[in-house]
Amino acid sequence: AQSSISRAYDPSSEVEKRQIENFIAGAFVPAASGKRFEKRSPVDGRVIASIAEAGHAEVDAAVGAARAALNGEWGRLTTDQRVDLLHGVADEITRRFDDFVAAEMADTGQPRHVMTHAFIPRGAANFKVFADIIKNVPTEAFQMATPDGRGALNYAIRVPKGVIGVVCPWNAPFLLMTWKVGPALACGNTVVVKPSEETPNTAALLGEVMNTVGVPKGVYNVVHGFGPNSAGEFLTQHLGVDAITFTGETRTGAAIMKAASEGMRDVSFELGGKNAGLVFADCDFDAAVDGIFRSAFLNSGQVCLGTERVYVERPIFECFVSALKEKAEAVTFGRPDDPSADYGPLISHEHRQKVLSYYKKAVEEGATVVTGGGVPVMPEDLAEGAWVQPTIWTGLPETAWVVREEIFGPCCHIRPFDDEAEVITLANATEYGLSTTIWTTNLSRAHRVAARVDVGIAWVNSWFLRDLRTAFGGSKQSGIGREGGVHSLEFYTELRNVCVKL
Ligand SMILES: NC(=O)c1ccc[n+]([C@@H]2O[C@H](COP(=O)([O-])OP(=O)(O)OC[C@H]3O[C@@H](n4cnc5c(N)ncnc54)[C@H](O)[C@@H]3O)[C@@H](O)[C@H]2O)c1
Ligand SMILES: N/C(=C/C=C/C=O)C(=O)O
Repeated sequence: AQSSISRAYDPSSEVEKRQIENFIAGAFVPAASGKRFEKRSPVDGRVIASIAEAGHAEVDAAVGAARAALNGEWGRLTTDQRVDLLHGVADEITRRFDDFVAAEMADTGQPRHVMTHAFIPRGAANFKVFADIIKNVPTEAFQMATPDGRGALNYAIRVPKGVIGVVCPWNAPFLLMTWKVGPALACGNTVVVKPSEETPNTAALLGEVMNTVGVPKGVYNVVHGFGPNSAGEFLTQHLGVDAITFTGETRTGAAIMKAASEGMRDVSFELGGKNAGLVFADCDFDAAVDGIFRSAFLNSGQVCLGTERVYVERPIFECFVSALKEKAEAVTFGRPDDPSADYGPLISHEHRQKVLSYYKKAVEEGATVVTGGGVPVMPEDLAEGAWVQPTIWTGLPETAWVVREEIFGPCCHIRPFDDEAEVITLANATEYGLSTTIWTTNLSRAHRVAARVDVGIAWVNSWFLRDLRTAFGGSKQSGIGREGGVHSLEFYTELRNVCVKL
């Protein structure tokens, strides 16, 4: 039988729109103010959920519940006991995999294959990998000589940072939220999560999982709402929050950093990008076309690690543009659950307006529109969705808006280059530094170029291939800090050195 979640999002169902409440101290609670906001389906514009908008009272209660859990049962658990609970969370996410897929498809409108192959499996993985890391990573110790000859022993212990504020974006909601909550809880912290107003569902569903598994109440809390003058700002300004981890736009990061400076709270930021794809003439051509297609158009281009600037070595430029055009024009728009469809809408009409404004700007700046540039003709029942065409431009200078600004849609600009030094200069000419994808069969060149592109993550003959033990984060205006593997421990714990005179 369909679960309540998937029934709620089955377009044919008569189920009333879902009521989504805040999750505080293990209970689903509305806002005391009675304030609520609506979530519309990106696919057809239907109202599919009514969400409680947390005010100061709810944020205060959530931070208080997190503190109480730290000082209570959760804070007293051994590492092994915590690890067992987190593996239990991962197993319950896996057991309810279809519910998480249904919830995220409803929120984002993205096709089932994007959920089942790219995003939802990472939910369980993000808990498992950090549960195992915290259990197996040693800390340091030093023996030191002392004048009296008896020496001293120094050793480090890791202690949780405390209550962590987790502020999340809408593009891969469950993946990105659990990418923070997993290590935070593994390290013994408690969390208050503020999901994006566009994608509240999977964060609420994880609350059900926490209760089912028996994670102590108050360890995991969720407050819904917006940014400025709403739950996001109330959370980051709350001095009961010991550190803030944020994923979102660079300018939002700047606002949160200002809030974090009150009380000198640490921040971990994963921000915007304007990532370059570098395609050399000696690449595996078909693999490069597939790789750049995925990196430019997966999730309707709403991936921070995605490629919006493509540089192709001149000898293969024309045939590469043609091959990418062919793939972009072969997508089939439709509902997430429609097996004949493989392409979804943008997250909202507001975001579509932003993307279409860049489509218009590109033409004003003289771009050649190789394909796309507008809105696809959709059947009547989907006409109210936030659909846009995958778009490819050529012919613009590097100073053009669409070559410089993060658009966060299914679009990219392609230009030719003539040598390695030129393309590295082109790739680095941006204030961002998140990721790059390099396509070449020349091994020496692959290593040489990857080391010179100023980003946090460089993929060679691949894209979005993720080993969760590796350092993840952006350079320049794409982020502050690194998470992933042991690097997450540096943010989610404080290292305390103990020096013992022998
Ligand atoms: N570097 C990465 O790993 C990564 C991953 C995914 C997305 N992103 C970036 O996220 C952006 C898209 O996501 P988005 O549109 O949700 O970003 P956004 O910055 O608009 O919002 C992100 C979150 O911050 C909240 N928020 C907004 N203003 C706030 C404020 N003043 N105080 C506290 N919270 C506030 C929002 O409600 C939302 O929950 C893109 O720029 C993308 O590059 C980066
Ligand atoms: N932090 C990560 C980013 C994913 C971005 C997807 O849009 C990850 O893969 O861990």
